[in-house]
Amino acid sequence: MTNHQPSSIIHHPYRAGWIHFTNVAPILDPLVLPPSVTAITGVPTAMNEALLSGRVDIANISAVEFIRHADTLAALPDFSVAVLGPVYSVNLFHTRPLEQLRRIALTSQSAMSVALLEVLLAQRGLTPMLERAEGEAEALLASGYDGVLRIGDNALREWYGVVGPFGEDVIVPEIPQVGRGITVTDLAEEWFHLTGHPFVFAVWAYRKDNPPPPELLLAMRAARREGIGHLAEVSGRHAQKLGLPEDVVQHYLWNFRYHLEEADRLGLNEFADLAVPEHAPLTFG
Ligand SMILES: C=C(O[C@@H]1C=C(C(=O)O)C=C[C@H]1O)C(=O)O
Repeated sequence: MTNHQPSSIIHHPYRAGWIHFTNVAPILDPLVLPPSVTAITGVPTAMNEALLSGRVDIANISAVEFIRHADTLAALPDFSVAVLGPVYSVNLFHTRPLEQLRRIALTSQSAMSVALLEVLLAQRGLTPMLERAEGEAEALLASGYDGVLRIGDNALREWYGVVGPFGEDVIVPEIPQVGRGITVTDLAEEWFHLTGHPFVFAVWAYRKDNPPPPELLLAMRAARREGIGHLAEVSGRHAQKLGLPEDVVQHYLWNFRYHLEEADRLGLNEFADLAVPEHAPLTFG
């Protein structure tokens, strides 16, 4: 009697790499991964590298890395971390006017904000020294830098530490940008003043030959509906973690554009042409 075993097909899980900053909480907190998908988390530069080296199959990466690798990467057509105007968490902290800055400390966690800063400085014809250095903005400013670029949750906290505290009535229409001798320049707001368009910080990118399973997309869309529909709860949870007032975190979160709409793509393409002039056409699919 022959004993033919059915050949077992091994399905490798589809691997996601999430940058799990507070700004993606409305999508990632409620996300229930389908059984075919696994996920790791890390800072932007780590997740950029994980996607490019093939350690993960999809990641919400810095948009500039997507632009630089537009020949091999595609992005989900309806997911973004974007803003029209200020973002509050991509900040240049400085102690002199922008035109007089000599040494700016850059965080190694971020590819996107460094590229944006370079574009904004070039537009003004400014050429300060840019150096990698980690640490809190105020400590770096005290140690000889006159500008410090910070992103993400730390930047949000430090921004509030410099300009806060203020109440809900101050959040709109006008937020102070100076406190304790430090000016905070919001790079997304600078982009808005330059172009009048949204700025896209992150897209969900994957290698063109390895698109995500449809069930992941459906789960992400369901999660986003859930998260945006319960923004007060998401904000409350993260306000506690961050040690910030709930109204500040809620304002921070509702301000994001998560759907990569036409206006966002316009801003993304405009940035692509400025930051990576020889880039391949951007693919969304
Ligand atoms: C606006 C932000 O967005 C993030 C900033 C990124 C970057 O600087 O490379 C990458 C992903 C985004 O989610 C932020 O974290 O402050």
